[in-house]
Formats: sequence, C-alpha cells, structure tokens
Amino acid sequence: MKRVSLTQYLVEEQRLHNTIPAELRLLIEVVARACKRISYSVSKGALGEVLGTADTENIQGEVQKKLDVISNEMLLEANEWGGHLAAMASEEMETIHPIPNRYPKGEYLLLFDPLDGSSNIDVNVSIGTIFSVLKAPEGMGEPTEEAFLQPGAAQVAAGYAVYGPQTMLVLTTGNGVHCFTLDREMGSWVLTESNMRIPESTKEFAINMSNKRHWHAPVQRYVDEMLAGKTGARGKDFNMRWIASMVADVHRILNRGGIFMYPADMRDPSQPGKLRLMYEANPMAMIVEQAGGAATDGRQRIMDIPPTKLHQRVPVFLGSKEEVELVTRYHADQ
Ligand SMILES: O=P(O)(O)OC[C@H]1O[C@](O)(COP(=O)(O)O)[C@@H](O)[C@@H]1O
Ligand SMILES: [Mg+2]
Ligand SMILES: [Mg+2]
Repeated sequence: MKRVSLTQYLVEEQRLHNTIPAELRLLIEVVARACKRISYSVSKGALGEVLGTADTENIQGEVQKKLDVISNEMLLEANEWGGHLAAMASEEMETIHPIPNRYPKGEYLLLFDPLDGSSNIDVNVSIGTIFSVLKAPEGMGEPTEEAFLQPGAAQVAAGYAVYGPQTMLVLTTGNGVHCFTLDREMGSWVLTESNMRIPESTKEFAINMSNKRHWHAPVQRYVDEMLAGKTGARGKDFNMRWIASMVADVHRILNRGGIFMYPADMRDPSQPGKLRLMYEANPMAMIVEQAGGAATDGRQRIMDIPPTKLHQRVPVFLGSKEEVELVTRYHADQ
C-alpha cells in the first residue's frame, strides 16, 4: 500500500482543488497533533492517572472527568501558539478563549468538544474529540462570542478523532470525507480511506431508548414503526446500536450506514436535546452531508440553524438520507 500522510493529503488537496490554504493546513495539522497527544493519554488509562472525575463542573453543570480537562488543556496549548487562530471555544469553557497577545494570530476560529463520550472514559469504550473551523468575520478586531455564532454551512473544515481499538482522524474540508489511521510506531496519520460514503438506506438505528417515555409523538411513531419489524409499516427488521459516544456512533454510521438520534423531549423545554450545536451537531452534520448523508433537527437542516448562543443545544437526527428524511417528514406531519 502506498502510504499517504495527513500532510501529503492536505498539500495535494490544495494543489489539485484549491480548498486548503496553507494557514488552514497548518491549523488542521496542529489539531491532529493535539489529538495524537490525547490518544496517548487515553490509552495510558489508570497508568497515566487520567481516569476518574476532576471534581469540577463545566459551564453546562456537568461533572468533568479528568480527561475532559486534560484534553481541553492539550487542545488549547497546542493551538495557542500555532499562529493560525484568532480565538477558540470549547464545550468545557464558559466563554471564548482569544489567542493571548504574546502569540501570533491568524484568521480562523476553532471550536471543539475535547472529549466526547465522557461516560465511557472509565469503562474503556471508544471516545473521541470533535472539532469545527470557521473563518473569523472580516474586520472582526478583538474576538467576541458573536463572531463564533455562524451557521454550520459556514464551516471551512470539520473533523473528529476516535480513540478506539485504532485511533482514527476523520476530516472534511468540503471536498469529501477522508479517514486517517494513527500509526503509533511512526507517530503519523496515514490515509486509510478516501471519500467515505454513507449508504442511503439502512436497517440500523441508534437512540437512547431509556428516554422513550419522554419523546414527542413524531419520534415515538418513527421508532415504534422500526421496532414493529417486517410485519409493521416499514416492512423490514431493524437492528439497534447505542455506544453513548456520539463520535463512535457516527463513525459506525459513516462506515456501514444507520441513523443516529438525540431528540428533544418533554422533560425541559429550555433544553432542546442534549447535544451542542457548535461543538457536536454542526461538525458532524458537515461530515455526514459530505459523505452523502443528511442531518436535521427534525424540522430543518442542522447547518442552516442560526446559532443564538455558544453552548446552544439542538435535537439531532443524522445519517442515512432516506431515514433522516422520513423522521423529518414525521415532524412536519405533526
Ligand atoms: O448518556 P446518554 O443519554 O446515552 O448520552 C450519550 C450522548 O452524550 C454524549 O456523551 C455527550 O457528549 P459529552 O460526553 O461530550 O458531554 C454523546 O457523545 C453521546 O451521544
Ligand atoms: Mg460530546
Ligand atoms: Mg465532551
């Protein structure tokens, strides 16, 4: 197999398609380097004293795990002096993190969920890092939170690293979705799959079924019809998977199809769903669409939602196109 490294891929992509200016390439390489460091920490587990809680809460009132904090620090530290960013924002921080004045600055904004799937850290199940890159608005001056409030359609790059049996980096810069596997001996990311495509139809769904009693009618209807199997309205049997790490669930769907759902429910109208628009839904929506799938909040395309705040939550339905369109239609029927 001819080995193509992440750097070679990025340089070649710019040469052929002009989609990755040097600044963006260097920024992606810094993020990938930070993910490599996170991967090494994750794999050390108890030996690296990285498991367990940090005894702190993040802005969303969630108890932080040590690895949430460590991964956040690694991403901040790596990207602060890279010279390609104006500011960063993280699921784990209350507000934005402008690049300190002692470092050179650039024209991009970086958002991340440093450690996705926190509940799986201590049980040795796949977890990940999700990131999204925006261009700072022209003439922004000092970075503000408002500068980050751009719809997902404005993303110039999005990706995730999954720390599983293998560590992989899945990336899009708007020209397909490509997967790189970490070669631990060489310390490099190697292109192992180009132009990933999500099958349009599927027989597999992912949802936290324990919330069923709280769901709204369209989601009840959609899932009930799948559960009814061959003799029900859908005329086929469905299988279910729920890893409880969005990164790992989306990675499965990218590889073999399926629909992933984290709907809003009737518990707390002030919290429409669990997942965050800026750090989870938007980057994953860009990846899924670039792979031929679809991503909605049940009513509209996720990437068209105008963000109103940094830590905004949204309902998420993403994956194989036919299924996402069907559950979105059920919402419209209501
Ligand atoms: O605990 P639940 O309800 O199954 O939720 C699982 C979902 O929560 C998340 O873990 C939220 O992400 P964080 O771990 O970054 O907070 C998703 O990765 C996952 O899909
Ligand atoms: Mg997450
Ligand atoms: Mg997280």
